[in-house]
Amino acid sequence: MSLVSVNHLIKAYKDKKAVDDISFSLNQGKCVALLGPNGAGKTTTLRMLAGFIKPTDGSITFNEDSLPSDFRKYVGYLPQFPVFHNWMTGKEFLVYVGELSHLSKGDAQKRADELLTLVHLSDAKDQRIGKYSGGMKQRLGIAQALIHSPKLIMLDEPVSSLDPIGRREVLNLMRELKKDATILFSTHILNDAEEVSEEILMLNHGKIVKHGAIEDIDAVQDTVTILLSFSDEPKFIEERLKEVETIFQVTREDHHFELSVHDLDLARKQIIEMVHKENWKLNKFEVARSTLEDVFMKAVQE
Ligand SMILES: Nc1ncnc2c1ncn2[C@@H]1O[C@H](COP(=O)(O)OP(=O)(O)OP(=O)(O)O)[C@@H](O)[C@H]1O
Repeated sequence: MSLVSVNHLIKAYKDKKAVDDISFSLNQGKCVALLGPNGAGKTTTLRMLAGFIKPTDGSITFNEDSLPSDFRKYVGYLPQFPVFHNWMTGKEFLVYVGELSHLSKGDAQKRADELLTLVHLSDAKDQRIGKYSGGMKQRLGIAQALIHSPKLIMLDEPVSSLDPIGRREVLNLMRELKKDATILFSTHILNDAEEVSEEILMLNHGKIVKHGAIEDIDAVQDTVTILLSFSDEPKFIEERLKEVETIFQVTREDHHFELSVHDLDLARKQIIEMVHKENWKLNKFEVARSTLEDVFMKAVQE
């Protein structure tokens, strides 16, 4: 079920469109990675969805609630560079944020304890935030974003600045959170997107250049690469492979071949039949799946 729909959203600064007519919807219970190079429009998109900045044009609809409603009740937001009061303890900070969200002191304390457990900071709740590691600070920032139990959690580059340990802590937490909420997080690190998200939304120059399920990424590529190697005379094999109509490109380095094909199933059948008929010694047959990086590079270069 769709949680939020974005229709023809535009944000212009003077004559530059930071976000240029984007439309998409987010389904409940999904973790979606907002990917794009620097300046692609990721932060601007998140800030519009969080209700911090007004779109120049277009609409955002949460369930049935359209602009100019206050979205903030639906969304939790962790900015790219969260600011903490380092002299406060983790718990004091969350109680303070809870009170800012109009919880009573008692409810804010209860909610702070729940969230500290959720983000695995209970043991450090009475430590000053200034003593927290980068990963702990990010987890506290995520707890802050969850204070009012939002349906959509938006995280702007939540792991980009962390060391491998902090990154692992935060990615694990995101994996837990997506059981109960929808997560939209921006990143320019493709591995992070592959690790925790089911869907990707790729932006470049303010426009959506790809949107889909991670497992469909191969399908959006219209060509597949097959890697072969043989022990037999390669020149002869190369000539024969070029005759196979499903193979539209053959490149060779010594005994190793790289074939580009459109129809993988048919190409595989034809190649295997030829190998069998010619009695070639096939040492390797590998289908090289396109990675998210391939798709990203192709999308941003188009
Ligand atoms: N307040 C502003 N005034 C003018 N231009 C802006 C403003 N905010 C963003 N921009 C411009 O809009 C474009 C998109 O910026 P945005 O911060 O959304 O990109 P991003 O994808 O989040 O990039 P990064 O990965 O570097 O954070 C950039 O060219 C940026 O310079």
